[in-house]
Amino acid sequence: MIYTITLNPSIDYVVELEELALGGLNRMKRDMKYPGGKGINVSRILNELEADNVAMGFVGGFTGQFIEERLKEHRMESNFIHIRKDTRINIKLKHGAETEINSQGPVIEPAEAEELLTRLAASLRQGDIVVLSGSVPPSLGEGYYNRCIQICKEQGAEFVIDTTGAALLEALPSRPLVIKPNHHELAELFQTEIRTRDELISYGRRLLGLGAQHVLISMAGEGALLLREEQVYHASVPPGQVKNSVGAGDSMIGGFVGTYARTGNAVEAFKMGTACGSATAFADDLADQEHIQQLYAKVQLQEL
Ligand SMILES: Nc1ncnc2c1ncn2[C@@H]1O[C@H](COP(=O)(O)OP(=O)(O)OP(=O)(O)O)[C@@H](O)[C@H]1O
Ligand SMILES: O=P(O)(O)OC[C@@]1(O)O[C@H](CO)[C@@H](O)[C@@H]1O
Repeated sequence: MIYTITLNPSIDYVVELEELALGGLNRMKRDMKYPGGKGINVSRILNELEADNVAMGFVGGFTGQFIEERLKEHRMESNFIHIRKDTRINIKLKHGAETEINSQGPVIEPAEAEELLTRLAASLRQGDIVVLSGSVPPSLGEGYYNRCIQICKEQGAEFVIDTTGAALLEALPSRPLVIKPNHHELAELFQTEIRTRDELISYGRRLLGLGAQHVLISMAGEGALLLREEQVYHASVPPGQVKNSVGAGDSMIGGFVGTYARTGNAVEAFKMGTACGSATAFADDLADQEHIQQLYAKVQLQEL
């Protein structure tokens, strides 16, 4: 089974404006609400790929209820801890450019925090995969992901972590199945500037050396790189009109994990991850099965 953990889910409130007048009254051209948060997005893609999964994390209040209802409508399995405070609302403003305004998220009480760890430990079996994705609400403290990873190790489960900075570096010795920094995050991680593909590969290799089993480096419209052991692959993205890049990275992780869990083939998983990322970038909401399959046939892989 695949479990996704979203410590800080959100309603993504997508607002489209013709133009943004700061300090003035703006009227929306269109607005949409989606269940969001990185792990939930991964689960939604897994669902499109018909990969069994359970979405876990914290939800609360009317906003949390909205998320649970939407997931039920998509016939998705979830096992959320219900918290006293309201799940956050994140604003995704589209006015030519995409501007994101994310909330810090609600306070999670200590008993609620412990309950998730207990449920995770009780659910996991040898060979399961746990995807840890997104920001950690400040009240949980910095070590919370480490406690989740510890539980995965104790139960013999693989884990994937999609986070940045120190939290990512700390997780590497525990051998994550895959990590997916984008090219900017990779440069930040090593506090450097990366100018060429060779430099990307060289810094990506360092992450393998530090413990990651697979490293995906996503490069938006430039496609992505997969590094594992001695091999490096590039995937080119098919042409299309970009509508929404929010969740493209999560879609890539969903595609990779869902396919890897089914086939054990990292190269095929990489191809599917790239197709899912691009299919989301070319859609208003996250990708759907039909578009993922269409793009999968068009992704070109090259061993470097
Ligand atoms: N403009 C684009 N055109 C085609 N494919 C795209 C585009 N943007 C993203 N993708 C696809 O999605 C994958 C992940 O995108 P990206 O590198 O933007 O990840 P990310 O920064 O983690 O995304 P985000 O944080 O916006 O979800 C890319 O490798 C590519 O396959
Ligand atoms: O604030 P975080 O947890 O870092 O990111 C949350 C978020 O921006 O990530 C998803 C897209 O990747 C959105 O659904 C959601 O709003």
